[in-house]
Amino acid sequence: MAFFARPASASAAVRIVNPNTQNELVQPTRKDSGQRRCRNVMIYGFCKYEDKGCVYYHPPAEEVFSAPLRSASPAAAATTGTSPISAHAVNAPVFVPKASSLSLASSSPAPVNRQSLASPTPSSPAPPDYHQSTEHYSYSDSEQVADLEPQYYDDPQAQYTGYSSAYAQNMEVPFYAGPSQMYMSEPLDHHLYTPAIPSTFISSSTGNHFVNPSLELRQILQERSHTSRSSALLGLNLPEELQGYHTFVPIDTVSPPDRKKFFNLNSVVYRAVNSTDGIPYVLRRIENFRLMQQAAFNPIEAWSQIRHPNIVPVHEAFTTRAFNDNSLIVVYSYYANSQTLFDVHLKHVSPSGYPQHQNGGGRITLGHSHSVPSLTHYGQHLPSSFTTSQSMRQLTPNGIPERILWSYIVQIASAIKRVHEAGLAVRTIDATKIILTGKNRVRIGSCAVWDVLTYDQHLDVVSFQHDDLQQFGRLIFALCCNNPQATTNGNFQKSLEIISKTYSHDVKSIALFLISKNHPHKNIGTVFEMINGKLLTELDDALEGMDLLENEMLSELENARLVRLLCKFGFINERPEFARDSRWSETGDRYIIKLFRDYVFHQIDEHGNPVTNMSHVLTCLNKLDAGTEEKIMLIARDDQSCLVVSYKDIKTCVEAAFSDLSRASSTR
Ligand SMILES: Nc1ncnc2c1ncn2[C@@H]1O[C@H](COP(=O)(O)OP(=O)(O)OP(=O)(O)O)[C@@H](O)[C@H]1O
Repeated sequence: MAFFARPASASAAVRIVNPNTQNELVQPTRKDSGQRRCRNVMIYGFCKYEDKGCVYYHPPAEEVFSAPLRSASPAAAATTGTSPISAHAVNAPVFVPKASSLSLASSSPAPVNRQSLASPTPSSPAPPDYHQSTEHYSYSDSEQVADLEPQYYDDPQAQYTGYSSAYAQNMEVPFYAGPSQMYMSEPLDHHLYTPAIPSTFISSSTGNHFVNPSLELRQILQERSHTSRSSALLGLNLPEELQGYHTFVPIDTVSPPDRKKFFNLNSVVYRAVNSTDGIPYVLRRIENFRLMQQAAFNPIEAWSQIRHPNIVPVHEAFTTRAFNDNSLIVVYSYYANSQTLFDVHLKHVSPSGYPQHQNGGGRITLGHSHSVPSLTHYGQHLPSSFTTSQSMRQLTPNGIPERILWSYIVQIASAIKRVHEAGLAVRTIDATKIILTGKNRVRIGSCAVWDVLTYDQHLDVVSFQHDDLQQFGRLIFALCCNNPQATTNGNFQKSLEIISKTYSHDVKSIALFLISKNHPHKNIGTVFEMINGKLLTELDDALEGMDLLENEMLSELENARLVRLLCKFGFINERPEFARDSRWSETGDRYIIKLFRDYVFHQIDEHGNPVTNMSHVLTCLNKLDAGTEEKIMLIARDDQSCLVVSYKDIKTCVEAAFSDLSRASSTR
């Protein structure tokens, strides 16, 4: 038989004490035990070990009875508990408080009510049996209240640091349980509530290279979720259902003469939900393209095997006439609110104020059908000149910061390596086809389309792989010079100058190596030899980002189970059909649920005002969900009776009531 005692230090470790060990009953663990009032005296008015070695202070009887029974704060409450609780309390009948030595001593005339007295309990109680009785719970040898660690006498908030700062803050608010009662908060067991990782364990508590600070991160995720559920404008004449996909929404809204192009073919990108798994996907439609042979889909099979953190996964492809033409559709994973590198780094703002593609033959993108995060969301603190006119920006050193550039280089190189090793070529290393899906996280998209489109041309993969590296080099030039045409139109020399002046020698070397033609050792392996000095930085930042994300997850871990529990409460509490059910009356076994609801949600302060202490609610619900042995005293609304029950018992009642309801609803 064991029970949990308050941790001896600020750590979350819980010491398990065997209450049957006589020695431990009297072993002090703190130097000042002699000055500390014996807990038994406070609870029972006397200590049976007073003359048998108990080292705590045993005040004279008059002092005991004149001690205040409650204070205005939880801290005081911890030292002025008033009600007797026995280990067998749960089996005991309803307790009707009588004038006891403690209540006599109370300075307040108000009766005992709604007290939270969470006493450690040594036993696993038998099922509750609640009958009216006036029996007083006496202290027996087996109860071992004196087993409480000396630390138990302390302010419950003072030592335990296992709460997240938000909750800790909340718990400092003075909490009143009732006119003559105090709310005493038990420390949470670590398996009930997981504290946030202290910031000292994380090198950056304000976000890192890959992860936004907590607040921003939550907002970004909310926005993504919102975008994923947004619907299309009416009148777009989109198919209702196509090959198992429904709810089509165009991702970019473009004016008709400025149709989006997949290089030289008209292309539209939709989001649609798959009926099988309910997940949104991206469907890239190549308009007016007639596929002549089924074998053209062979590359899709090869691409669908490729899983890499920097490649947008390819799922399937099909042809359709649902858009009143012959269209090719390739399906990809969907990353809500992602933006192309072109949009983030190279798109220029025209004097009219509309964003304008530079290399798209004057096409104008009017906007997104979904909300697009501001650029700072992904950590791109762009130079102010980003909003200046195109002519002013020609070949000016407004490229991206070198740290971000290296991050892109490493990620894209890693993706290329994976594809080349699979015997394929990417063929879409282009700022308009690489999407930014998170803070400094890039993914190469639109893979496989070229392979399907040119299936019958039997082209040489090695030369395409060589092209990939050259495209990669051009992309680096474009990003450094903030100009998509940095390597064409006679801009090359000027661009090189800009890179030499603005970036490190390593950037210049890799850019020149990639863009070079006919280099004898030009392959992705050599690229990695050149950039291996940068890999560790990426790895460190990625791992740090993982720590941050895990930390974020921890703070949300309990949500689901609490919501489930609250739903159950909602189902079973105050049902009109239970009004005449004897099980819910004061003598019924379900009465406990009513009282518990009052205990959790309907506490009042000493002035009778409602107490809305969230941490009290969360603590209670977590303990209920875990079904701990810890006991609490539930007091009837008329203050005339109370029950001492464990969370385990309450959980049993809640489960039983809910399963009754579920059974009834399923047999209908
Ligand atoms: N897998 C994806 N998940 C979410 N959004 C995507 C995905 N792939 C592309 N997008 C978005 O779809 C939009 C259109 O993509 P597209 O590749 O057509 O870019 P583009 O800039 O219009 O290029 P182009 O000018 O060649 O048509 C872009 O805003 C892009 O962010």
